[in-house]
Amino acid sequence: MGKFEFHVMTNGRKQPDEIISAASILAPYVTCIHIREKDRSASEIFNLAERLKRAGLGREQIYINDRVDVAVASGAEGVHLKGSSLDPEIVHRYFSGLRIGQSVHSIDEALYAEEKGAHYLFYGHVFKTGSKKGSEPRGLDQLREVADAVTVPVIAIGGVTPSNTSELIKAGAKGIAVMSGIWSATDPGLVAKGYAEALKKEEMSKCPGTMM
Ligand SMILES: Cc1ncc(COP(=O)(O)OP(=O)(O)O)c(N)n1
Ligand SMILES: Cc1nc(C(=O)O)sc1CCOP(=O)(O)O
Ligand SMILES: [Mg+2]
Repeated sequence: MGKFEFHVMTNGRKQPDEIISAASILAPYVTCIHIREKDRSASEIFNLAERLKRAGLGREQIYINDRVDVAVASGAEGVHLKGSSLDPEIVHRYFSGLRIGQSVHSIDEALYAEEKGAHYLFYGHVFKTGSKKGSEPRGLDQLREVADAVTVPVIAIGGVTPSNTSELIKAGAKGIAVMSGIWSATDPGLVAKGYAEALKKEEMSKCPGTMM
């Protein structure tokens, strides 16, 4: 896997069969897939994680949104915490072994999450996106300020496309997180390849001597 992370989140609108068949195609290109299914039960999310493993994803490629219990039970690599989730400090203390991600929307939230043990942050939404209607995007300058303020990797989220990926990395993001860019595509595999290539290009421009 490359220097920059590529996270894909499910959007709560696909049937399990669709998620599984797309995920097996996405697997070679992505760092991980987040099961972000707010309306599904714990057992449904657990079953999805089991099916992702059977479809060929490594445990290190499976992240569970919010449900720390399901993340532990399924052997997922990570749990991604949103604003209303358990505090990262609690997750750190009682569920050691998980990689802990936290969504943040300001420098103060970022500093707090880092101090309390988050291993990486999502910062957004950086660009305008239909997935977060009704609130203004935070933009590249604020992304840069957050990335400069913490030592943990900051992953940019919100309106990320293959063509704006370069700007996000140049602003200090250590990766990207994508929802509609993948799930609205007629060919999610082809689009995922485009994101992965955009990240690889940034990696090569930072380390020009490195072999692909
Ligand atoms: C300022 C602000 N607060 C909360 C949210 C909700 O988002 P989040 O906690 O990231 O959870 P998701 O619904 O996005 O999974 C927000 N977007 N902005
Ligand atoms: C789920 C989510 N959280 C955000 C945040 O800023 O916390 S932005 C976002 C939506 C990302 O979707 P898309 O790739 O379709 O823009
Ligand atoms: Mg969010």
